[in-house]
Amino acid sequence: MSRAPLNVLIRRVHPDVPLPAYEHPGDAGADLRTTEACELGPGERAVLPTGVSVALPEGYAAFVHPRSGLAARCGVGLVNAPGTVDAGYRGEIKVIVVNLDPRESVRFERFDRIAQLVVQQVERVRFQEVAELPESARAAGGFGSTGGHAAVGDASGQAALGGSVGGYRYASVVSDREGQ
Ligand SMILES: O=c1ccn([C@H]2C[C@H](O)[C@@H](COP(=O)(O)OP(=O)(O)OP(=O)(O)O)O2)c(=O)[nH]1
Ligand SMILES: [Mg+2]
Repeated sequence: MSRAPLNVLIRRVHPDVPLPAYEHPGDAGADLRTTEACELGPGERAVLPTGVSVALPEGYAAFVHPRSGLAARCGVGLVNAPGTVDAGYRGEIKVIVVNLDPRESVRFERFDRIAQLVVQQVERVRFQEVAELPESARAAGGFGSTGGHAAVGDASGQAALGGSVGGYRYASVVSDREGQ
């Protein structure tokens, strides 16, 4: 037997915007629409209004996720993915879209579905400070410590360990280890 859906109060900020909706039974995200048309050149971003605000119950949050089809077809992502909508937020939900395609512009028309909203229960924790944390199998092994990542090509086209993403250079974990 399926649980009754959680009731979430929603207010239309734009009178004509269709409310967020799940497209299929079992979908985790309800699609959000932009109330403003917008064109983004390569690398450009914009903060788009969705025309709705919500009052989530205490203990819940909503997360603004990208739509995979837009990402795969047009290179559209969300700068802050996933955006976090706090239970206490009553303002209009906004979507920070970015066109990651290096060549093509992308255009959104009014009421296009640009993102999806996933509502989840969230824990509020009490941070209890300690001098030592309990041991674990992973311990302090961080980014890439389990290996298996592809080599990154350098500017000359040769495979190099380490690389750079968006100007942020990172060193290879493998060579870090070898140097120890
Ligand atoms: O994609 C998003 C992310 C956030 N918000 C709204 C709801 C959220 O409750 C509020 C604040 O978001 P966040 O805490 O991520 O931003 P901040 O930069 O930390 O702002 P603040 O200092 O107001 O917390 O902005 C959106 O409308 N869309
Ligand atoms: Mg914040």
